[in-house]
Amino acid sequence: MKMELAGLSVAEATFKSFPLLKDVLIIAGPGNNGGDGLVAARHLKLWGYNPKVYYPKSSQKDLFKGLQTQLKNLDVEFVQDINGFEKFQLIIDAIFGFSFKSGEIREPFKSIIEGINNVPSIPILSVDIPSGWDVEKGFVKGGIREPDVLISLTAPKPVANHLDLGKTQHFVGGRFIGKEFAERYGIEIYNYKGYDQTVKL
Ligand SMILES: NC(=O)C1=CN([C@@H]2O[C@H](COP(=O)(O)OP(=O)(O)OC[C@H]3O[C@@H](n4cnc5c(N)ncnc54)[C@H](O)[C@@H]3O)[C@@H](O)[C@H]2O)[C@H](O)CC1
Ligand SMILES: [K+]
Repeated sequence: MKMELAGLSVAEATFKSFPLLKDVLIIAGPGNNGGDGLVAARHLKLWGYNPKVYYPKSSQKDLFKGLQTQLKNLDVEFVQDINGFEKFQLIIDAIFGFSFKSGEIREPFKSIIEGINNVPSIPILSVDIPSGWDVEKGFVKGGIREPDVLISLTAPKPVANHLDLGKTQHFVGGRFIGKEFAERYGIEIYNYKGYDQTVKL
């Protein structure tokens, strides 16, 4: 349920930020951050985008197999190799989230992030954490270049304090906690409007 709402909010932040950039590459990592990306790909397809998914370390858990089946049933293409990022208008970075351990990034993700960093003209929307950044300290060598948009899920993580807000638009999404829970854990209550799944901070 949480992943479904998180992925929906990723798709909504994409639509709000990039309504015209339809050729989207979603790069999904091995964990739940990747799962959020798979859910977002499904919504974007249904909303008229042309998403392609790169999912090199696909999970064999039932939940993730189901997400892949849904995408295949919607004719979303899974690319086996990224032969040049130039053909895409937008990259959704769903590689690593809050469980990333900084240090050496293992392949194939090390090369994927290098490849993204070599095409600075293509905008990036990062899911929850810019991939390869230290969750506390922010950018570290080997991490993805500063994204154009960050969508923080449930609440911004410490990494968000290191963004250059002159460059990066910041959204919060993942609207699934109640007021009481938020107060108990000191999570800010965001001013979601109506049925919106995201708020721009
Ligand atoms: N829990 C929640 O409330 C919600 C979480 N959501 C999303 O889930 C991610 C966190 O997901 P998790 O499965 O814990 O892990 P990650 O996706 O961050 O990735 C872990 C994955 O990466 C591998 N890994 C770690 N360090 C390295 C490294 N240095 N090199 C290579 N690979 C590495 C590790 O082995 C794992 O396989 C959270 O950020 C949200 O996006 C949803 O929002 C729903 C609610
Ligand atoms: K990410």
